[in-house]
Amino acid sequence: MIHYSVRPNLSFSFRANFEMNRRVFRFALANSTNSKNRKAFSRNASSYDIPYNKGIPVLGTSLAIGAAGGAPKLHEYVDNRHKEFGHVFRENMGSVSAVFVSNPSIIRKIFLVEGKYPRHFVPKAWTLYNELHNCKRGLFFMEGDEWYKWRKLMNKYFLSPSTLDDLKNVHEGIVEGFVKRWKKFDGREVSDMEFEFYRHSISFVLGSLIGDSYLRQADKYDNYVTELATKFQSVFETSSKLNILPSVKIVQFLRLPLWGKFESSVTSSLDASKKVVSMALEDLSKNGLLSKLSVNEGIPADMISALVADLLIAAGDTTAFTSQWAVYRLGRDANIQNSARQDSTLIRGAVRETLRLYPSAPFITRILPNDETIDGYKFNAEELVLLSLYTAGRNDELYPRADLFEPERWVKRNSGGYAGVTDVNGFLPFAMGSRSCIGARLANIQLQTTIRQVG
Ligand code: HEM
Repeated sequence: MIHYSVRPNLSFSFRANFEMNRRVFRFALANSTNSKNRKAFSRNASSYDIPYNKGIPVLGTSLAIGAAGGAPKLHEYVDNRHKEFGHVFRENMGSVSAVFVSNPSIIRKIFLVEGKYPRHFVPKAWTLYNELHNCKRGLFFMEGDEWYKWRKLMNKYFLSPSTLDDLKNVHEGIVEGFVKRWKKFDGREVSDMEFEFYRHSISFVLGSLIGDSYLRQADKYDNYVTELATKFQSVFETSSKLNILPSVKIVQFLRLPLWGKFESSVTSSLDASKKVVSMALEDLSKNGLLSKLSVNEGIPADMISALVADLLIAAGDTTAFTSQWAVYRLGRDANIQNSARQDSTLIRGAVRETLRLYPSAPFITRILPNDETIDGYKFNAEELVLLSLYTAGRNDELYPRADLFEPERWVKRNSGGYAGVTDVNGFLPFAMGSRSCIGARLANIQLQTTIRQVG
């Protein structure tokens, strides 16, 4: 048994990293909000004006957001606005206006009207980088037919339980390696837990891509995994600072150091991942996902490189932060930890509780193709909609005693539903529909296998 000696490298302000879509904002969850005073959901809907938090001319509410702690605290700021205005409100944040939604039924309905080619918000710094470097990127950055084509092809493997089952030994082996490394810390503080989990997440995806032969060559890839983790971290640090500025374009135009740092960190991340992909293509095993893409589907190497780079980037921080939170929460409560050790359904429950309370994507964005009226609220075509998963996850009406970490609430009742969840509709940590997370199954396998073995 390993004793969790958890002291996050950011003291108690543990971070979960996210963007307006996935990773623009870093946020501290130290003083998580309670869920009292939330507005009730039930309404006699016919047609409603969405409450509008207009703010002041030109700047909108950007000063208020800044005063509340800025982007790193946006989830808390928005949570408070939901308490004030209800579960749907529109806000003019200065450079962008958006509708925020925390009602689980409306959240689901938004996904149902997102169209064949769902569109999401891509942070400006990334689009600018891609334009300036004429850079081919992976799924997250694609749109329309191009996105649809590659996504459909990758779904076949990434979302197939039997394909992922074939990787069971690889997954177990990677987690064993991680635990062995972790054991060196037994009884001592883990000096940079975030980085350890980051490495683990990258290694997990790389192993899934390569298959069996990854385990035999883990040492060969070890330094590359460390290199990728370091570089990806630097990308997120610089991009999160850039993406909260009113104009990334001006920062780039003036060649300010922050842009230079971001640009060089993205370039070196993409170069490093290209290098790893070309090595991986030489080491393919039949059960690896890369062999399916390259051999079965005949995808050319440059496209594989673009797709894989973004898989690695997408996997790194999301799963790392979730693991960190899960281990921290389990480490805080010996009773929960002991129960989970004896009952694998509680491990799944612990993962769900972590994703509910600390969603690494606290907002999911959609840009709807058409005007829509949903539960009486009018949403405009082309307007940015932000689905507030953080707020939905902490609502007492959906999760009694929402602020408590209770893995057993996810135990299935014989009569249907879950023991401690009133409405599961708002639980969408990986989004929903055709543009939901392609790594969701892999992430769940990694999180559950890791927690089981670490505990
Ligand atoms: C706890 C872990 C994770 C969480 C919470 C998470 C969450 C999400 C969410 C919410 C989206 C949808 C974004 C949108 O609709 O705009 C997404 C997309 C995506 N995720 Fe994940 N993710 C996780 C792990 C992973 C992993 C392990 C991978 C890679 C193996 C991955 C790869 C991707 C990619 C490539 C997309 C873009 C898909 C597309 O646009 O079609 N994610 N993720």
